[in-house]
Amino acid sequence: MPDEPLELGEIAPSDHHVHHATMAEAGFLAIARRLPALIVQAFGMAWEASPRDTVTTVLLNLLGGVVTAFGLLATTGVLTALFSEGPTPDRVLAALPSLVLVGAAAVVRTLLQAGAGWAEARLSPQIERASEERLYTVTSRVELVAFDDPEFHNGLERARGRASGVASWVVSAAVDVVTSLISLAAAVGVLGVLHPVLIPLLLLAVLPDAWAAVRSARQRYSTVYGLGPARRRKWILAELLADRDPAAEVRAFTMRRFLLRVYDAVARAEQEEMLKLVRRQTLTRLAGNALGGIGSAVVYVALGLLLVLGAIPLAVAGTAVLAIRSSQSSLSSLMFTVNSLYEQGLYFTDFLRFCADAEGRLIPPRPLPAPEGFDRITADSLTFTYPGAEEPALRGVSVEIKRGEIVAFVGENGSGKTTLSKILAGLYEPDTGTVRWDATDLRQVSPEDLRTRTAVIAQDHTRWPLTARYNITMGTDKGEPALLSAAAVAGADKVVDALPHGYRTLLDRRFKDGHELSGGQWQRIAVARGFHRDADLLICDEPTAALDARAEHALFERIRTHADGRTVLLITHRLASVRHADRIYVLEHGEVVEQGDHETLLALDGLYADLYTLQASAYR
Ligand SMILES: Nc1ncnc2c1ncn2[C@@H]1O[C@H](COP(=O)(O)OP(=O)(O)OP(=O)(O)O)[C@@H](O)[C@H]1O
Repeated sequence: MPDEPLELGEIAPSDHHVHHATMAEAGFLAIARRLPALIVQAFGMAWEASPRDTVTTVLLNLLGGVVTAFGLLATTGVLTALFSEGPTPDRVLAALPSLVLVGAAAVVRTLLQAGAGWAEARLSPQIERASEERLYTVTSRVELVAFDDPEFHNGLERARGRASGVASWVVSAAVDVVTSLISLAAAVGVLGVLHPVLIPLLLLAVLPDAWAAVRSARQRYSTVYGLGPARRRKWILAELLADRDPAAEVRAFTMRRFLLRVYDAVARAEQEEMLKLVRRQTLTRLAGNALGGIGSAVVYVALGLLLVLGAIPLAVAGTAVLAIRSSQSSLSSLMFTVNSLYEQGLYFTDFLRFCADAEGRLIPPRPLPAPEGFDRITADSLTFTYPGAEEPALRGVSVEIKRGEIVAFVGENGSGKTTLSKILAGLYEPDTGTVRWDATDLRQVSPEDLRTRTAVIAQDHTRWPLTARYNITMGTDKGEPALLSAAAVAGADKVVDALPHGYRTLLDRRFKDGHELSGGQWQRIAVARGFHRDADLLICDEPTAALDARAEHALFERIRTHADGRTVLLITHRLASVRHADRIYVLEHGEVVEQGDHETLLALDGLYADLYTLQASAYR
């Protein structure tokens, strides 16, 4: 059966796409204006990574330029001696000192270039490390709510995708731009010294090349710009074909052939565009070279005329030819690197902007230390709206938790239970309203400090690619008894016993000797983690969703016996398990609609009674 035509559809423009658009539209002046700031930022970053290698790179490149100019001027001496009157051996002898200088300049320049290259190559990994460190230090410290803000996410994805590569790339492009400028300045300076009229002649010789370089770079940008969505689609498909998570579904739905077809169609479209680009670029280069040839011919004719008119001696004309050639190559590489620097600079600016934005989202220092413990936690009139959300998740919620109590939050999906518990754990700040531990308003307390006093068994817990031990202790060392007792409470001890290396088993199949757990086994580990923390307030958000009946029963029994004296905040849909809670808050659409113990709420005959009766009837 013939394959149906594929519907590839369109996808939203990526930042890649947007930057190429900016690049394709940017005029040369816009680029030139942006360049100094970019170079300064790039060197700032390099300086942070390694002042020594930065200074070495810049200094050696500068010296290289000076030596180049010196070598060119010494060439005049050689040519003057060679073109003077007299027998050839005498002329060669007379040229020798200048020749030695030219040779020495060439050797020194090579050494300087090698030194500069070495320093620059050393800079690269240091900048990569520094920029990654900067990014991840700041992202791990921003307020949690930032991760619910789509703006922050977009910025983070952009910065993350290119954080390490782009900074070192921009620095190396900036170094190249500066180096080409120095070489160009050296050649122009030499020409000015030889005869001022040679400078406009130089322009004639180098402009066609410069035009071709800029045009061919633009052609590349506009092609890649057009290919943005296709490339993104290809990357996504590549992920689906080669990643672990979708691997099972790709096979279960026998999607391999279909995905490969889509991949191939996108890749072919891309290949065709790239081939067209190669043709256009070749034509442009050809035109540039032809025009450059004409320009050079005009220059040589002009030099000939200057010679005939006696305006410059033959030796000067010879040096001028060399200087013009050297300027041509410096200018071509300058044009190329300026274009790339500008484009990469857009990504680099994204990175810097994101870091600045994230630094603005850090929580400013707070005056008070977290209270040692509490007799009563009171939350009063809390409201909270997620960034970008239209509806508030909490509207005027007040709750109270006393030390040693078990308090339960119940309610239908999306009623605000998790949000409320995260505010109580100091993970989110309420928009209005207060949370107090006894008399201490938590807005006065460092959230990081507060978090050490709370433990959260999260609904969407993380499966850390670490050993079983670290998955429970999270790097805190409280000794073996604490580890074993936390594991026992959660039933994680049985999970670990079955692992080949016990607590030392790595829980990630992607690595050698790594082991995978089932959903329920992971949940036991997550519960053990919460108990191991031994905090004043233990928040259990759906701790049993993936547990089997026996493990669930054991855990709730443990919680019912007040979890060894802890204060427990329990969020669950299993209403049979909250019957023994000291107080139950029933949430609906971000509001507390009922509160009291199980008996009181049943007597109310409201939402709780409804939900409870519904669940209980399933077991009759
Ligand atoms: N990160 C988020 N960004 C934006 N809105 C969110 C986010 N998390 C939750 N919400 C919204 O806030 C509301 C309350 O969600 P919350 O997770 O607190 O509910 P819940 O009662 O815990 O639900 P469930 O029983 O399904 O776990 C919901 O309308 C949800 O869509």
